[in-house]
Amino acid sequence: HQAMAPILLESVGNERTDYIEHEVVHVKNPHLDSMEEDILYHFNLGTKTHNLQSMFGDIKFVCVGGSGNRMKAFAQFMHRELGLIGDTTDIEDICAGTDRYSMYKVGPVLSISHGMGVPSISIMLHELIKLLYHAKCSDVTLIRIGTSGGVGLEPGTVVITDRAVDSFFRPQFEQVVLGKVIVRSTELDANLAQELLQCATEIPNLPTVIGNTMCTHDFYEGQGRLDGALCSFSTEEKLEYLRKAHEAGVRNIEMESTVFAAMCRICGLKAAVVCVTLLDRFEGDQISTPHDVLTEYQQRPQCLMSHFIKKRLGLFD
Ligand SMILES: O=P(O)(O)O[C@@H]1C[C@H](O)[C@@H](CO)O1
Ligand SMILES: O=c1cc[nH]c(=O)[nH]1
Repeated sequence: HQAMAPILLESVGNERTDYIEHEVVHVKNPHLDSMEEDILYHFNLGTKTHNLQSMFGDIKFVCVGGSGNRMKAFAQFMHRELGLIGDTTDIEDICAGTDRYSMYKVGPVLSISHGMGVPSISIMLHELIKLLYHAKCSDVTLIRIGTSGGVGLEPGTVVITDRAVDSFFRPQFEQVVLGKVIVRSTELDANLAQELLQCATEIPNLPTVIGNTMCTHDFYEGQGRLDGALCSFSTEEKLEYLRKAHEAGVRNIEMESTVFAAMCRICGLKAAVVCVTLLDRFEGDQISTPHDVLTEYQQRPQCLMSHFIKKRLGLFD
């Protein structure tokens, strides 16, 4: 499927054994240290204009999701759940100076939007990881809370990603760098996934499974949909692909998990992907569920996150 043979570059930061003990955030870029200033352009933040350590040094949980409004609602929800003082309407968008991403901080929780698809989340992650590095953060857990299409699951089921796989069901992310394909592992933290699954069992009415998540570069043809402006395959071919995906352990499809998993892994961030399914792709392609039901579905990963964070902070003791 590709013109160039992929190469696995262990020498440019795919090894992670050197920082496991300390769990500090790493950047894998020797050029950064010689820069006098680092401007996080899409966040409208910088190392000279902002004291990143005092602004973000206490961050322990970073939750990311596609939409700015959802991540604002999540920040307000967490503010209430953590019993923080002040009004939720006062929570400000730290990235208000740019309209690329939205960012909200509530205690040790950072909530950020990443837009749709691999290029958008990848830009956000470069700047987020540098932000956490400049802020000298340690023991940070990063979780994507998103939406997805289910593969053989009841709509509304939450999927905690076991392996993030590409459109060929391979647990890897390919990035073209200087005209060469670099392949990076998308392994996620298995203990964190189990911890999240345990949390889900402690919340009523939160159907949750662990399964593989397929990350595609398109919502329509790329996910085998028959309802895009273009469609180059039959209904039977679509179902055959979904059956193969299901056999490979895929339980949901979204558009960010592979690059998210790959970048977090290399930079020493414990990471998980928790996405609710909006529909069962064996049953259809259009998302026709009423708005209020979709809103409730989107709150499910947020409820799981709140339970997980409160448990980690010892707030249930
Ligand atoms: O986190 P969200 O719900 O934005 O992620 C999924 C994957 C795509 O970005 C988008 C497609 O509707 O939803
Ligand atoms: O089917 C779906 C639903 C949400 N997000 C996706 O990427 N696909």
